[in-house]
Amino acid sequence: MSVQAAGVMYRNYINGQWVPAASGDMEVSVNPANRSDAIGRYPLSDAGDVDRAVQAAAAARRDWRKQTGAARGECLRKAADALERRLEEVARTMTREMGKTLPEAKGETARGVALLRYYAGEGMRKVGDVIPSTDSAALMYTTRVPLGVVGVITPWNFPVAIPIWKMAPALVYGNTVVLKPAEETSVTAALVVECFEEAGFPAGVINLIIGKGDVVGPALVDHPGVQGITFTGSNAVGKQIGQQALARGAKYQLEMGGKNPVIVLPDADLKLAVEATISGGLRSTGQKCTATSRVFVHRDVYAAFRELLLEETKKLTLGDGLEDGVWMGPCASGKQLEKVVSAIARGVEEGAELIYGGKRPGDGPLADGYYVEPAIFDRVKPEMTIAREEIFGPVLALIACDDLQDALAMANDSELGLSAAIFTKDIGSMLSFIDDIEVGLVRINAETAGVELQAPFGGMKQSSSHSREQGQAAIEFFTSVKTVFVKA
Ligand SMILES: NC(=O)C1=CN([C@@H]2O[C@H](COP(=O)(O)OP(=O)(O)OC[C@H]3O[C@@H](n4cnc5c(N)ncnc54)[C@H](O)[C@@H]3O)[C@@H](O)[C@H]2O)C=CC1
Ligand SMILES: O=C(O)CCC(=O)C(=O)O
Repeated sequence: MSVQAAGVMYRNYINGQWVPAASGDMEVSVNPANRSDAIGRYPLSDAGDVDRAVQAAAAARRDWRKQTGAARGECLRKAADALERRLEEVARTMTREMGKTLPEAKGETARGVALLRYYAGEGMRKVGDVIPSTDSAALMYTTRVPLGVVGVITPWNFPVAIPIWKMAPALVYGNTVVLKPAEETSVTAALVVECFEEAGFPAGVINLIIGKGDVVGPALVDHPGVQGITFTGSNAVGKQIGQQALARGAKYQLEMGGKNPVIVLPDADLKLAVEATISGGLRSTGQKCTATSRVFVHRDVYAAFRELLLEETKKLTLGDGLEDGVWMGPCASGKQLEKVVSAIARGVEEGAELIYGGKRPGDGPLADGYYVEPAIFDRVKPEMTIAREEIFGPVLALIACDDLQDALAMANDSELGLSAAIFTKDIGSMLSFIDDIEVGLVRINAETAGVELQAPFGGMKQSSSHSREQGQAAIEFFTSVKTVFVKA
C-alpha cells in the first residue's frame, strides 16, 4: 500500500505542537487482522527529532516541578476524563492496530482511565518521613524530588495501559516526559497523547517521538538531557538499555519477559484451573509478559486436565477482534507471527506432541491476517526450547509432575521470574508455593496474568531490573530521596 494512500497522517508531539519528523519520512500502520486496512501514517523520526523533544522537556522541567502535586494531579484527572470520553475510539483503534479483541481493548482503555485517576490522587500524598535526630535541637526528615526528564519506551502489547502506568506517576511526581511508543502501535499512542493535550498540560511537559526502535530508542537512552529511562519489552533490548543508561549514570527501570508457570495439584478445582490456564495463556493471543506458558500437572489428574483443556480450547473462536463473538485475534505483527510459528515448529522437532492447533488458517477470511490457532503441546520436557524461551504467543506446554516439590523445582528452573499460579485447596501447599516460587507475582487459584494498578508489579531474576512499577512503588523510580537536617 502506498504511504500517501494510507489515510490520516499522525505526527510527533514536541513542545505542545504536532510536528512531522524532520526527514519527512513516514510509514503506514496496518491492521494485523486484515492487511489491506491502513490505520494511518506515522513519522519515522531520527536523533534530531529526539533532541528537540528532550530540549522541550528540559525547558519545561522547572515550572512543572514547582507546581503543587495537587495541580499536577488535576491535569491527570482531566486526561482521565478525556480518555474516558474517547474510550470507544481509542479501543477500536487499538484493536485495529494490534489485534486484541475489542472487549479487551475497552478493558485496557478503562484501566488507563483508572490509572490516571489513581495517580492524580498521588499528588496529595506524603513524600517523606520525619526521622529522630541524635541532635535534640535538630529536625531531620526525608523529602523527594523528581528525576528531571524521563524517557518512556513502551511495547505494543498494552499500548494504552503501559505508557500510562509509566507516564502518570512520572508526571505527578514532577518529571517531564518523552514517550517513544512501539512502532507497531504508533497511532494508538498518538491518540493517548491527544488526551493528555486535551487535559491542558503545559507545553513541553509531555512529548511524543514516533519511529523505529533501533533509531529513536538509542537516541533517547543516550541523550545526556534524559535523567531516567523506563522500559517494557524484550530482554535483549532491555539489557542493552540498562547497559547504556548505566554507562552515563542515568537511572533505569526495566520490565521484561516471563515464562510463567501454572501448577495443578490433585486436589485442584480442575474446571477453574482449565479456565484460568486458557484465560492466562491465550487471551490477547498470549502476548502478555504475564501469560501462562508452562503448565505442570500432577500425574494423578494429568489426563483429566488435558481432556478438559482440549475440550474448552476447541470452543475458542479465532478472528478479527472487532467482530462480536471472537475470542482471540491475530498476532500483533508479521514478525510476532513468525516468532510464534517457528517456536511451534521447534517444539515439534524437539519431540513434544502437538495435540491441538498451531496452524495458520490457509484460506478464507483469516488468510489475510497474522493468525495462528492456539496450540497445546503434550509430553513436553523441561529442557525443550518451548519450555525455556518466551514465545509471546498462544502456546501452552503441558508437563507432568510427581508432586509439589517436583513442580516447584521445574518451575524455578528458568532465567525468568515474573508471575506464577497454583491450583490447590490445601493451605500447606499454598504456603510452600508462596515461599518457594521465584517470581514477583504469586497467584493462588487465579490466572498468571492480570495485574492490579494499585499494587506493585515486577519480576525476579531476569524478568526485571529488580524494581517495581505501579501502585505506590512507582515513587521509588520516579523520584530521588533527599535527607534533610535542619538546625536553627
Ligand atoms: N515484557 C513485555 O511486555 C514485552 C515483551 N516482548 C518480548 O519481546 C519480543 C520482541 O518484541 P519487540 O516488539 O521486538 O520488543 P522490543 O523490545 O524490540 O520493543 C519494545 C520497545 O523497545 C523499543 N526498542 C527496540 N529496539 C530498541 C533499542 N535498540 N533501543 C531502545 N529501544 C528499542 C521498541 O521500539 C519498543 O518501543 C516479543 O516476542 C516478546 O517476547 C515484547 C513486547 C512486550
Ligand atoms: O497481565 C497484565 O495485566 C499485565 C501484563 C504486562 O504488563 C505485559 O504484558 O507487559
